[in-house]
Amino acid sequence: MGVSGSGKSTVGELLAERLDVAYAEADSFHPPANIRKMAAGTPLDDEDRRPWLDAIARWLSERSGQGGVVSCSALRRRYRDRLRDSGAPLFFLHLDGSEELIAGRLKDRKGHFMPRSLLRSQFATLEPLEPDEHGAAVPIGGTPAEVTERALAVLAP
Ligand SMILES: Nc1ncnc2c1ncn2[C@@H]1O[C@H](COP(=O)(O)OP(=O)(O)O)[C@@H](O)[C@H]1O
Ligand SMILES: O=C(O)[C@H](O)[C@@H](O)[C@H](O)[C@H](O)COP(=O)(O)O
Repeated sequence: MGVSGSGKSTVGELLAERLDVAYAEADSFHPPANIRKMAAGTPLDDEDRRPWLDAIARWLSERSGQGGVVSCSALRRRYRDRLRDSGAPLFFLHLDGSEELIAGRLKDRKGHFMPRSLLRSQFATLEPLEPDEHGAAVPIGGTPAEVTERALAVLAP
C-alpha cells in the first residue's frame, strides 16, 4: 500500500520474485472509467473505488493460501477492511516516504496514466496503518533492491 509513486509496482514485483509467488498490479483492476477520471486529473471517490476493491478482493480470495503480492494503494482503513473481508490473510506493507521524495520520483516516471498533480490528494486521503492492523511501514529511501530487502526483513524477522 501507499500513495501513487511510492514504489508499489517496482517493489511489489521484486518482492513477488523473491518470494516466488504470484504478483498482481492493482491498477489493472480499475474499470476504464476510473483510469479516464484519474488521467483527466480528478481523484477517485469511494464509489469509484468500490468495484476496483471488489475485483482485487476476488483475486485475493481465489489465491488464498497460495501466497501472492498485490501492489494496491489501499489508502483508507475502510479500503483495507474491504480487502481483509476477502478472507485471505493479509499483511500490508506501507511504502512510506515524504511527498517531496515521491514527487521527485514521479517527475521521472514515463508512460503512466496517473498525473503528478494527484499526489497531493493521495496524501490527503492516506490513512496510515492503525495499531490493530496486520502490517508495517517500510521507509522507501534507497534503491528498489534495498527497499525490497527491508520489506523481506519485516515479513520474516
Ligand atoms: N527505490 C526507488 N528509488 C528510485 N526510484 C524508484 C524507487 N522505487 C520506485 N522508483 C521509481 O519511482 C516511480 C514510481 O514507482 P512505481 O513503482 O511506479 O510506484 P507506484 O506503483 O506506487 O505508483 C517509477 O518511475 C519507479 O521507477
Ligand atoms: O485509489 C486511488 O486513488 C487509485 O487507485 C490510486 O491510489 C492509484 O495509486 C492509481 O491507480 C495510480 O496508480 P499508481 O499508484 O500506480 O501510480
